[in-house]
Amino acid sequence: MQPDISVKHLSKVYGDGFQALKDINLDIRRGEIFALLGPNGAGKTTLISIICGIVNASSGQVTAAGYDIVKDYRKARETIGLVPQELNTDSFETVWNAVSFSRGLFGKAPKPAHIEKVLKDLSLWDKRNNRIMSLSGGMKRRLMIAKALSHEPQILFLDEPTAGVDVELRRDMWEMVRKLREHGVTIILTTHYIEEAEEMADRIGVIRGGEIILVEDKAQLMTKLGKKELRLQLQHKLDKVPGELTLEPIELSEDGYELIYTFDSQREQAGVTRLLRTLGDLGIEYRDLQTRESSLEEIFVGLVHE
Ligand SMILES: Nc1ncnc2c1ncn2[C@@H]1O[C@H](COP(=O)(O)OP(=O)(O)OP(=O)(O)O)[C@@H](O)[C@H]1O
Repeated sequence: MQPDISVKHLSKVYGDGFQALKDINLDIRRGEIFALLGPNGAGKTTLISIICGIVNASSGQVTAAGYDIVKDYRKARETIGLVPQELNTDSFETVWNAVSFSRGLFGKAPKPAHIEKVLKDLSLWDKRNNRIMSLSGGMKRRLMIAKALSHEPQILFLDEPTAGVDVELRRDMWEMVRKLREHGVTIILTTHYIEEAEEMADRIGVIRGGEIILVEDKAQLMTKLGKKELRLQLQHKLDKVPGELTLEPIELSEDGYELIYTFDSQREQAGVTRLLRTLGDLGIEYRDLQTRESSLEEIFVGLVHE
């Protein structure tokens, strides 16, 4: 299947000579949720802005739903909805008018039934006649999404969709994004909340210093790079890790009451069996044990600081 977005050999050098993107190659599949992660200044906004036609590329090629974003700009842009970080609409306007106007900007004929559906899906229907300035922060966020969906785009970009949003609204937004995906919309989101990517994404791309350093299925990323940790709470205090165990990646907690063994998720658990057997041989008793997998956040921090 043809990807919904195809980025080939894309580079961007800003006017001051700064190279923000270096030979980016990336395919986004139709109907997936793709999370683009990267530290501040990595180039996420630059990449999204180029795909959305807001910033010009220095070299390379991008297509959206098969349309070249330069040669077929209008058609490409029509397939894309962009939810920016901040709302820029006349605050005296009503919700209904703001969303209808957004649709008009794409030269699409009015379709009140669609606007009604979008507003209802986003729980903004009751507020349709309210002026924007009377909306709460969370409602304004939803309005930005409604505006982006007004022209029925196939692809939706969400730039930091839940920055500064409370936990409840964040959950609501995740639910809503999932619903959009169920309806076949391709979703690309940038986020600083790794938890958000872990919760939502089908695939994850990591960008650092203007380069894509990794693109992977989330589940595979978690098993490939993830580590597991086994913690054993000991009956009796130890002063140091017993000599028989020093070849293993094992540590003793500061209070001497816990042994912490770290191993690759991918590898079989032979090490755990060996460890437990050795402890038995040494007569070291434990009260309890827990295992824990590393979160995407830990994996991510490891990646960007390599
Ligand atoms: N108009 C510009 N002129 C010169 N340099 C720019 C311009 N816009 C962005 N940059 C630089 O390009 C790099 C990438 O910026 P970009 O905004 O794409 O990063 P980002 O990954 O979106 O960061 P953040 O997470 O902080 O939003 C940064 O070093 C930034 O200073």
